[in-house]
Amino acid sequence: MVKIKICGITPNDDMAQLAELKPDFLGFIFHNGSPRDISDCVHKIRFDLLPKGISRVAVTVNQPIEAVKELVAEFGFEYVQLHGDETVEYCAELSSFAKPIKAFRVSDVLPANIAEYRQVCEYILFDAKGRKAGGNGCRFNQSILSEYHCNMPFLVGGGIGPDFAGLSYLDQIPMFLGLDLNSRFEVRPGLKNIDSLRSFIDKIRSYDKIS
Ligand SMILES: O=C(O)c1ccccc1NCC(=O)[C@H](O)[C@H](O)COP(=O)(O)O
Repeated sequence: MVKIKICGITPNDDMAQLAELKPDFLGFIFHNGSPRDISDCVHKIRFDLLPKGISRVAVTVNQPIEAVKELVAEFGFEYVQLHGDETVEYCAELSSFAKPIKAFRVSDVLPANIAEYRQVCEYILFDAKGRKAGGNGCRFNQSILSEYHCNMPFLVGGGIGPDFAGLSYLDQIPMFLGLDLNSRFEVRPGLKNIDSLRSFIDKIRSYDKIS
């Protein structure tokens, strides 16, 4: 089954409505400068409305490991998604208290060092290289993923929107895990479009049923 991660949830979003969509992961951004940054308002997030089956992902960029540890302990994040230059050693340390997802920002080639992260990360995320650390809303050349031969499941993000039609291609790649949805499903930065998410997720679930 194709997993769904909805990323960039803020207090503007209705957590009960998001929970009804039954995504596998919800991502929360802790990065100064992002329109989805919740660093200063994380206490307003209604984590209590999230059923257990939806995993919480903290998204960070080059944060000191102790700060990440505090976030995980206080808000119950199961995963931490890393969007900076975090090393294998950093991920190894992180893996003692949360499941690391290392993001690789790509355009036309796969990074040479992905395999080094295999022992210490749960998953990786392929995201589009852009001006910002994430949430750029643009695609990368997904044909490079057919060259991916690492034994570690991966998510695909970067400009995935309601018009996305590449699922049957991705689904043939052995370690493909699921899709990451963000800025192309927003009414405005920091507010998700629930109707648009619902119809896209329905489409993915019906693909799951017939494939
Ligand atoms: O979304 C952000 O603003 C963001 C800022 C800093 C680091 C990571 C960020 N997002 C992480 C994600 O997982 C996004 O979903 C991913 O970059 C894809 O975003 P989009 O291209 O908008 O679909």
